[in-house]
Amino acid sequence: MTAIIEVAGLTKRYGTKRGILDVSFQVQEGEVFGFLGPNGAGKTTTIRLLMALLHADAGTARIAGLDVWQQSIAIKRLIGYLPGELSFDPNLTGGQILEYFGHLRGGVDQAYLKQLIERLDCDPSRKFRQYSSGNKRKIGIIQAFMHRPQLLILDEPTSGLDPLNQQEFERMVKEVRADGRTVFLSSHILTEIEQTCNRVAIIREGQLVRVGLVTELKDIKRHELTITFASEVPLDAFQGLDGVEQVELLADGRTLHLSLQGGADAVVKTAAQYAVVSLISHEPSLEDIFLRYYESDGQAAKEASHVV
Ligand SMILES: Nc1ncnc2c1ncn2[C@@H]1O[C@H](COP(=O)(O)OP(=O)(O)OP(=O)(O)O)[C@@H](O)[C@H]1O
Repeated sequence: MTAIIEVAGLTKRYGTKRGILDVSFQVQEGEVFGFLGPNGAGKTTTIRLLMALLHADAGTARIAGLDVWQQSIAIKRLIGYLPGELSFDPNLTGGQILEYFGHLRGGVDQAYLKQLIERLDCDPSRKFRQYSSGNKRKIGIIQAFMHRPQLLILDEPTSGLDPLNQQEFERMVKEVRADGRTVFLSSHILTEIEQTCNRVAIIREGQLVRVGLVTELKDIKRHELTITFASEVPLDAFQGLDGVEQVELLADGRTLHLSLQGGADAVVKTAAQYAVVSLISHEPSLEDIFLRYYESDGQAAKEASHVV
């Protein structure tokens, strides 16, 4: 395998404020690589450095063997880029924006473009300023995919998309991977990275804390279950079950709130012994997940051994 992105010791400060510090990782050709981190962790800063929209204070970044700053024009020919914040001309229609980018790049397969517009259920006849934030995002996604670039760099691509469009986006990413092309995408949602990516780098407070396979994320994965029963249930039936980190009985005496690490099998089987009215599962924010994961020592050191 060949590395298509090589980042070494990349550092960027905003005056005295930290942006990113000594970030190093490699993305191999053909991977779907996730860049996961809570708000303000440094994802956009890293991506803007890759795109030569910012200049690094220290370190190097190369794409397809080319220096991102020195050879940024040659690199842009290889890339489809979705910025975190879109700034297209608000008076152009979605269709005109896509036509503009099509001319800029040349060689866009019009049938593929039409297919992308249909798949994301996008109306290209409306002015950009009239689109909802989700529809603006779709135009951004289509312009990044439409010329079938060798490398897609996508900053929080699914933020604002509804679940059906998120699924369609995941299918589009899978097709890119099946084509042997590469995707680098940022997100602050763990499950999204799990569903889309094969490898992940986790960034926290400007520093990488882990790079590894998505299948190795089990130890940090958390989710929460709220189970309402038809009548009161004994709290101690759920305490100490496999995977249960915390369990709380709400004031009504028949609703349990559980924090789980790993699988929900033991909880679901125990709950099934009582009459269940409803069961709601949700993923805590990455901030909450990290808070719990690091609460024992408060240090990123715990992760250092995972960085490869
Ligand atoms: N132009 C800027 N001037 C000063 N500080 C900045 C600037 N841009 C980013 N920062 C700071 O750099 C740090 C990293 O921000 P960055 O936008 O890269 O994070 P992020 O992981 O992309 O977050 P989000 O998910 O919220 O977009 C933050 O502390 C942020 O406040």
